[in-house]
Amino acid sequence: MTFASRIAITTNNTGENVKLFLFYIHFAQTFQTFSKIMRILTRSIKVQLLQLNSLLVGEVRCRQLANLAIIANPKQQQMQLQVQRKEFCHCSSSNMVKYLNQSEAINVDVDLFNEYKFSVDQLMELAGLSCAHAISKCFPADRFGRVLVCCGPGNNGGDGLVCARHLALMGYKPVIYYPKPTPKQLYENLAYQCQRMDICSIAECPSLETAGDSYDLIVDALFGFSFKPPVRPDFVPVVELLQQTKLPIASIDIPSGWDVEQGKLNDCDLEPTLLISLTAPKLCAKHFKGKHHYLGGRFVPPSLQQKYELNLPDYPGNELCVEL
Ligand SMILES: NC(=O)C1=CN([C@@H]2O[C@H](COP(=O)(O)OP(=O)(O)OC[C@H]3O[C@@H](n4cnc5c(N)ncnc54)[C@H](OP(=O)(O)O)[C@@H]3O)[C@@H](O)[C@H]2O)[C@@H](O)CC1
Ligand SMILES: [K+]
Repeated sequence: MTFASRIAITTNNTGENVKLFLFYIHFAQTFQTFSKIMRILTRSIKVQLLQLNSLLVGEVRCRQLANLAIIANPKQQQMQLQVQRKEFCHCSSSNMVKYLNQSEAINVDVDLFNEYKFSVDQLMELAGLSCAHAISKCFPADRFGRVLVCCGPGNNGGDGLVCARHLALMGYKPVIYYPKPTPKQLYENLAYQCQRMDICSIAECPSLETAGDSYDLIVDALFGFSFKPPVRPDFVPVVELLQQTKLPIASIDIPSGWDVEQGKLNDCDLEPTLLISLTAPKLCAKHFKGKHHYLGGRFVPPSLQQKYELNLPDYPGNELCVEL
């Protein structure tokens, strides 16, 4: 089957509904397939497509000027779409979203707790749940069912425990490695909940070989935005596992071991396949080169978003995460 198309999308203003015109020269796929592709490409904006013979007309809500052109053929289809999606996101949502430095991330956190009276449990549950959702979008349970969830001693580790519980509810078989359990009620409760759901916990960090044989995916919930390098001795084995493994890694908020602002500190530092930024991406996420970057933690009140000019992208519908 031939697949050759040329599509041009132009939107012309900031904030209003505008017309979207898609022209295609030759398109041998079905209209349904084409619509599906366009929905994937434009998932950060609201778009409805109609077919008018060889002209597609859509109504789009977009917050800023965006241009997109695609030329695809059957062999390059996947690659082209991926590239184009990133470019499109670049000129729409991720261009606008603010990347926080470490002190801004900490201040947003403090405001959520002190000004807005959220409890840690509330936000951690939503954060961990959004991570499980992002993981299920990128790594389906039927192919990535065996998940090693590595949890650190702070709130990032707490997100990991919540995420493990929700992954189990979604049909995954998570196993927790939690080398330094935090002696606080919140963490003890989270660990207990996992135990009561028959989620196994391992005491020893698996070797590279054992991990490769036993798991399909690793969730990195070791350190978040309060990490201060270098990694202390207790966590060196697990950080080395993450650096050396060939398994895909889903990092929660920050790839563990990275500087929160500078990104990778050493060439050997881990390269996650999926990064789930929580609340708003941190500066290190600008250096993320993996396949999927999601934003989760859909709990930031609009007034707080405005205070820090977060410029968060719209979450689609009732989704808990959005791809950046
Ligand atoms: N509002 C939000 O956005 C929300 C944020 N949430 C989540 O919270 C995360 C931030 O959590 P956090 O502040 O508890 O710190 P985090 O980064 O997990 O680690 C600190 C721990 O690691 C330790 N540690 C530090 N450096 C180390 C080293 N070199 N080597 C070894 N250990 C080291 C440090 O030890 P300490 O220095 O205190 O002895 C402490 O125990 C954030 O990224 C997000 O995931 C959500 O849950 C809810 C909403
Ligand atoms: K992490």
